[in-house]
Amino acid sequence: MPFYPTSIPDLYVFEPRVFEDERGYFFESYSEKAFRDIGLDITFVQDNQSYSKHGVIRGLHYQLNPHAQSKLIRAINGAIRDVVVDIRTGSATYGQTFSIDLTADNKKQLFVPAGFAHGFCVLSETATVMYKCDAFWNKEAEGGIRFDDPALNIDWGLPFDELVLNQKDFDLPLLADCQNNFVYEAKAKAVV
Ligand SMILES: Cc1cn([C@H]2C[C@H](O)[C@@H](COP(=O)(O)OP(=O)(O)O[C@H]3O[C@@H](C)C(=O)[C@@H](O)[C@H]3O)O2)c(=O)[nH]c1=O
Repeated sequence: MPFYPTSIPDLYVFEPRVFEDERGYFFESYSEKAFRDIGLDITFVQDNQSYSKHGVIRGLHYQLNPHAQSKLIRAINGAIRDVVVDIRTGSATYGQTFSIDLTADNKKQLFVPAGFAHGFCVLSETATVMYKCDAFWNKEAEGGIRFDDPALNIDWGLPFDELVLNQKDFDLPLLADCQNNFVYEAKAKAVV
């Protein structure tokens, strides 16, 4: 199962090998062995699924330690612009963002280690997103960063007037106003 490094250490794009035949296609959407093969010892404990309409942004969200989550994210219907921000204190790429379009067609997945804020925007009419997490949801540990933080300058892939957020996400602070909360260390190092 091919993992590709990104511009940010420990953040990987996963592109499964797809077997097509006259019936349709088959692919392994997750393999613990594939993670082990690149030296990542991750135990996923929670699977999430959300459905959203065009223009919806969910994010940017994180959980503070000891509840920080690594995530493996994919779209099983439609297309999303998936965005992460490195919030690992002391990281050489602290504050840097990485964006990728994950679609039901391209079947790409993003592996996001603990210590990142994560969000996505629905580019298609609707999208269903599935992601695995290696720590349980914990309401008290939740935090977030504003989608339009000028310091991040994120291109969500749609005109501003098409973006839809709930009040909770509109009220999130800028990265500079919450960074004192962050205490993260990479849980595992891959050897891709
Ligand atoms: C995230 C989460 C939410 N919930 C509940 C709380 C709330 O009543 C309802 C909707 O929650 P939210 O509004 O936080 O859902 P949402 O905005 O989709 O939150 C998610 O956004 C993406 C970008 C992530 O990366 C996730 O980690 C998560 O933060 O679901 C759970 O029961 N378990 C969970 O793991």
